[in-house]
Amino acid sequence: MHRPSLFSKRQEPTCPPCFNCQLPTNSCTNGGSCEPSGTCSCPVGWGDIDCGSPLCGSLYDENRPQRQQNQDCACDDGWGGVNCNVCQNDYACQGGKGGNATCIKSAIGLKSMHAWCSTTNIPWIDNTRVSLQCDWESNQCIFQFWKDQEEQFYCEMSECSQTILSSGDHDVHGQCAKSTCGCMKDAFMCGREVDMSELVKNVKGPSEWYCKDGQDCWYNEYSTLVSVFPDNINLACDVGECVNEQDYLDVKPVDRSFSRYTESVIVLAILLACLIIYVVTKITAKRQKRLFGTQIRLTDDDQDDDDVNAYLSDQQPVQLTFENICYNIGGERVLSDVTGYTEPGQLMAVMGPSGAGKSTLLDILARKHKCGVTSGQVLVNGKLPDRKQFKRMTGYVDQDDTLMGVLTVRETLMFAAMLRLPRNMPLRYKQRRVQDVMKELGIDGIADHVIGIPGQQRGISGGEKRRVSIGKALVTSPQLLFLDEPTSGLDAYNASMVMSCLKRLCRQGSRTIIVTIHQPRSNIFKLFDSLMLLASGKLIYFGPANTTSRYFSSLGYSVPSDYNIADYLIDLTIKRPDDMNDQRLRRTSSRTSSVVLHNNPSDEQLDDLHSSPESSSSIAAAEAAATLLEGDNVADQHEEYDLLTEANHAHHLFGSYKDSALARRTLAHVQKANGGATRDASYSVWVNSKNHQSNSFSLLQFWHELSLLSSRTFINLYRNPFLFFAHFFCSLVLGVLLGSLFWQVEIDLTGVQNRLGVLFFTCALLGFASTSALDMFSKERVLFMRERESGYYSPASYFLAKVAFDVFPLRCFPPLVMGSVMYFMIGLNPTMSVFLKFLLVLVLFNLAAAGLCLCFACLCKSVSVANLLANLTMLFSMLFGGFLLNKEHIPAVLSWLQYLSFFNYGYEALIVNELKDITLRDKTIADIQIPGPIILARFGFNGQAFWRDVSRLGAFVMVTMVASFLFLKYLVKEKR
Ligand SMILES: Nc1ncnc2c1ncn2[C@@H]1O[C@H](COP(=O)(O)OP(=O)(O)OP(=O)(O)O)[C@@H](O)[C@H]1O
Repeated sequence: MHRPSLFSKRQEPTCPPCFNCQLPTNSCTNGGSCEPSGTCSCPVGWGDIDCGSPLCGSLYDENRPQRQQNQDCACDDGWGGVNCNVCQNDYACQGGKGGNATCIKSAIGLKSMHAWCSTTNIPWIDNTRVSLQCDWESNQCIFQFWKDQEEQFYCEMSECSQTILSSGDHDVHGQCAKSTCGCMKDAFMCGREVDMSELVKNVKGPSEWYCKDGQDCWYNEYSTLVSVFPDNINLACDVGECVNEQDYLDVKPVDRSFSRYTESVIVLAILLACLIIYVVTKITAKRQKRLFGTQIRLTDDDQDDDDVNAYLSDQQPVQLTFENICYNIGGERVLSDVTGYTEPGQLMAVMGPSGAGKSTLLDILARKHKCGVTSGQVLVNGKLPDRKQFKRMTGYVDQDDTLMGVLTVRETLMFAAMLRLPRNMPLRYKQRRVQDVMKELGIDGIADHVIGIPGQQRGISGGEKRRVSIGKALVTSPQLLFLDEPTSGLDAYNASMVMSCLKRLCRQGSRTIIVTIHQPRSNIFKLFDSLMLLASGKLIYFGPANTTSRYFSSLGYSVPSDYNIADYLIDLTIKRPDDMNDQRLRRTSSRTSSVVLHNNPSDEQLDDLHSSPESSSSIAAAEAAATLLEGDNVADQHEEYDLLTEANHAHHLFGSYKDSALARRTLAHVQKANGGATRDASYSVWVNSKNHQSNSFSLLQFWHELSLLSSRTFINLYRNPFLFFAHFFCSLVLGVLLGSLFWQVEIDLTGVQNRLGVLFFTCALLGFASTSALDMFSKERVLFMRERESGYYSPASYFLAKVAFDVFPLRCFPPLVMGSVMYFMIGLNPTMSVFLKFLLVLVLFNLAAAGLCLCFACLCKSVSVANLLANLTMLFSMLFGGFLLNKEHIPAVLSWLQYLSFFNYGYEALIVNELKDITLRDKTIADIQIPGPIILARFGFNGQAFWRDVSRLGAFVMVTMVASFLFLKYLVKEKR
């Protein structure tokens, strides 16, 4: 097979005596080079002694005839152009390049490209044409300018390069840094009619051309010719190049970049996406402001109140009774036989030292899920409502506030109202209810203040936060409210503000409120209607708060006049006061103790004691109790008091209360109130309201919750832009950093190493950056558990909202930014489809990593454990990615592990996408050419696996999301 070279030496047996190219008067034209013998070595397709005449026939002819003077060449079949160098079909090529050769008619030159073009915008000279040929192994091109059949001038161009533009690979942009031109002797434009020889001599370059589909082209030269052809020389071309498989393997892939058009489309798409995000955010924010942030004008219109109350079905006063409550955990008894009750309109305080069991009791009364074993009976108005009914009629405020820091006070309460009030209740009524609650709690003045994030954003004070938490529980107007340590962490002023507020709520709405409190100030103590004093899980007092002092005095523990009674009581539960050694007190103690032990009060006296503050005055009750306790029934002296020590002091207090008439009376009252109590689940005082949804799944309710939670998550996202911008800027910076480090990689051995490296590093970066999802969820974990427990929403609606407005934006946007920036800078395969597939894999990969982290976040209570597990899983996944460990090296028995690795799918997809269509060429040691599929196979990747990997990555995302949801639903539950 004869393979002509562009610069093959033409056999010229003898040098005509009249021509010697070594002489200054003679020279080789059309790119011919002068041999030491004085003959010219002509480019392929050129002949004559000075290479000034085209050769005819065909490119692969052994002996090509020279063209006849001023006549066109008669080309062989399948060939065209001024010197028959331009192939017309595959068949023409096969004679010279083998059976599977093809004729490429686009202007993309693999090795040597030939063109024959007519000018289309030089009207002042008739019938002008241009012939062009390029040798891409030496990066040189030559063109000739023709008028009719006569060559006018030629230019030799060097340091040429070409770039394939856009998809389809049919548009080429070429440029050559240098040019030298020569005029043909006595040609029409070189002196015979027009003299352009001086101008032609001055041509130096650079020059540039562009060809679309190998047909519509233009050319210009910028040092000289541009002054004659300011609008470029437009050309209609016929281009051709014969190539076979070996040529494809041999070539050094051309530098390729996106066309300006494609780049503009990408930039426009990015700008459009930003604009859409901005507009959607603005519109949503406006809508949310209208929905959640609107201040409505409160009227004194009773009708309005009635309308609101019609939707608030839980309006009946509540009496709560509890009997023999015991609680054991880990073999230890935390509560023993606690019995008590509270009436509508009463504020009951549960007091005791730390660890006494106050919170445990409150949790049991509020029917929270407990880890230990509970026994006893808690009834509401003598009946036992089911859990959901109970949740609807009660409110629970935790010791610590779990509020969303980015929301305002009004928004927080509006969200609670929207989620907890009946769906069919008109928005205006909900807004009115929120306004009422804020007014009740005295926080209407700070309605539009942001709650604040500790350490990040200053917000409202601790006392105000506590009142907002109470407000959240109050929006449904529950008649029974539980508060765990509502004053803890508050200063004296804020503490009494909160407690006065609770007292007002009791009085105004006949609500029943139970609070646990550690050591209240005396002004707060005075607000309590009834008091329960616990020590080591046992009752040492339950009765009216204002008779406490008399009760303990009767036991011999008089509260010193300069002492806060609450402090004294707490001290008393811990140790015997020093003044108990005083004989006088001991005597009193003995005397009163015997009263407690032996006195049998009349029922009338007890009725007075236990009546509600609403029905009789507390003072009357106090007096009745005092009479009862100080009755002059003098009993025998008890020697046991002489034995009173620290150890049996507590026992003495329990025993005293247990045996007291007060305890008997309480029990009698509870049993009377529970008369006929049943565990009938058909409890119906509050629940058969038309406004409350049934227990069954409702699509409308789900949608309602989903839209509200999405709104809240969305607000959280755009009001907390730090997180979003941190992701955005990190991606941008990392993209630029990677782009700079791997700037314009080659396609040699080093280039392939760099491509493998940068894609692996990108995967690792995205994988480990996704661990921020762990922290994001753990922050909301408590809020979710509490709101779920309080019946705000279902786990499904929370999860979907979280995924749609938290996981997706934060996991899709950053890889798109980073990927786009680094792709251009690194010079990865610039085919549009390859670029888009690259972005698709990055996004899916990042979602897979986030899904995995979400699984661990839902599975583990501790962020550190979740972090450890996520990082270890990530590292092992990485090992099976194919970069650190060749897949073929993995022992068969362990090879299944790679199917669990999302790195395996993500990295393989990226590598296949990048290398499949590229041929590596390295000349460092020898001229090595390795096609992309072979490189992939050597590294253990499957060149056909792109879409398979993408679908597996998608499946991995789905599986991790579903698993996360199941963990959330079944494991992330409040258990105390
Ligand atoms: N889930 C549990 N696991 C182990 N111990 C528990 C659990 N719940 C309660 N306890 C134990 O029960 C006792 C009472 O706890 P509780 O929190 O009710 O006390 P408290 O009176 O509210 O204390 P504080 O005022 O300090 O909050 C404590 O000794 C506590 O360790």
